[in-house]
Amino acid sequence: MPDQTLAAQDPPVPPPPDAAVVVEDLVKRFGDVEAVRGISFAAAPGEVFGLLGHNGAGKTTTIRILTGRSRPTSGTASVGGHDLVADREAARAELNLVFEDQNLYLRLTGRENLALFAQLYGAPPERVDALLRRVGIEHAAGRKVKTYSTGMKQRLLLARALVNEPRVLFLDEPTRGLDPLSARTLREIVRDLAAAGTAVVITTHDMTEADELCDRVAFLAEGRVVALDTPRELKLSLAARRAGRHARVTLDDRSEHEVPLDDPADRRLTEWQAAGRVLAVHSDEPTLADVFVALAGRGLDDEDGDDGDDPGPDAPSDGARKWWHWLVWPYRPGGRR
Ligand SMILES: Nc1ncnc2c1ncn2[C@@H]1O[C@H](COP(=O)(O)OP(=O)(O)OP(=O)(O)O)[C@@H](O)[C@H]1O
Repeated sequence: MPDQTLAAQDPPVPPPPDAAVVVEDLVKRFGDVEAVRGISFAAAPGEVFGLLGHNGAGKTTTIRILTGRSRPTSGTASVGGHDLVADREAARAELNLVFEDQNLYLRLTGRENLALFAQLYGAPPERVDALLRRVGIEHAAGRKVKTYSTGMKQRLLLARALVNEPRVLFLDEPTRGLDPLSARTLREIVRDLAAAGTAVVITTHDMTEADELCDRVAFLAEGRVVALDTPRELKLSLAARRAGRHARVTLDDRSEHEVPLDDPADRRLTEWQAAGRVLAVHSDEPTLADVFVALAGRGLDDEDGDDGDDPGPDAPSDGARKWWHWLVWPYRPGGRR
């Protein structure tokens, strides 16, 4: 169990009135399995919000509830101000999603696929070509989807999810299986959508992607939010708790030196700077993957957790214990980077 003396924290900040997504004390049980154990967070319009965690952490269950595909056991969730249980159809009109299990009509063209969905949503037909342009596949609009690459299909799915101009877009592993260039293009489209005011909630296993794309991330472990903040703040919080921080300094003679950052008596960096000798300084700032390991006790690549016990959120590793609870924070206003 968590050390409750460390769990003392300020009360959660209430979500802002204009929040695009609000989740409060959400619980989902499947028989004996408690997939989601009382999570809370809010996402603002124009924010890219990441849900991160190991397989089985509860991400998909949360997103299924938030997209009206599953009912919570208890707690509340709303999208665009509409409760997903009491006001499900109104909530669903405000959202759309790109999920792994979604299919396209392979024998139809890209344009025909979109036109079908536009019709379903009652969207004006001219939106179809606008969306094809927006995701950059207008050149292939007249081709059958079965001739599309994985990246093109993913862009078409994204276009399809935009036919109802959703206020909130849910993306499950949006760049899985894409080459680096396609992944980058997709991330750019997502950022543009957010810049135009759409709230985007993504799940990903890719910590570099989460760092690059998300304004804030929530780490889920065993159905609980164990940390929630901007990637930058999460990394800096871990850095501040690490002993033996140092910078690697490269000088004009190509020599490299490790300079401790916690030792005021070490004046070398200042002296090298004064002498104009510094070519480069690299810090050892932790990555988001480091944060994940510190929180979960193991990395994402180590799915079977065979590097030792997986302590999970109830029993953070000793290294993580000092700061683990410190980061648990359901909502942080003005958290944008
Ligand atoms: N329909 C279901 N019936 C029983 N248990 C379920 C069901 N759906 C999910 N679970 C369980 O709930 C827990 C959370 O699953 P969930 O799919 O939400 O995790 P996840 O974080 O999305 O994992 P992944 O990264 O593998 O998609 C798991 O233990 C899973 O086995």
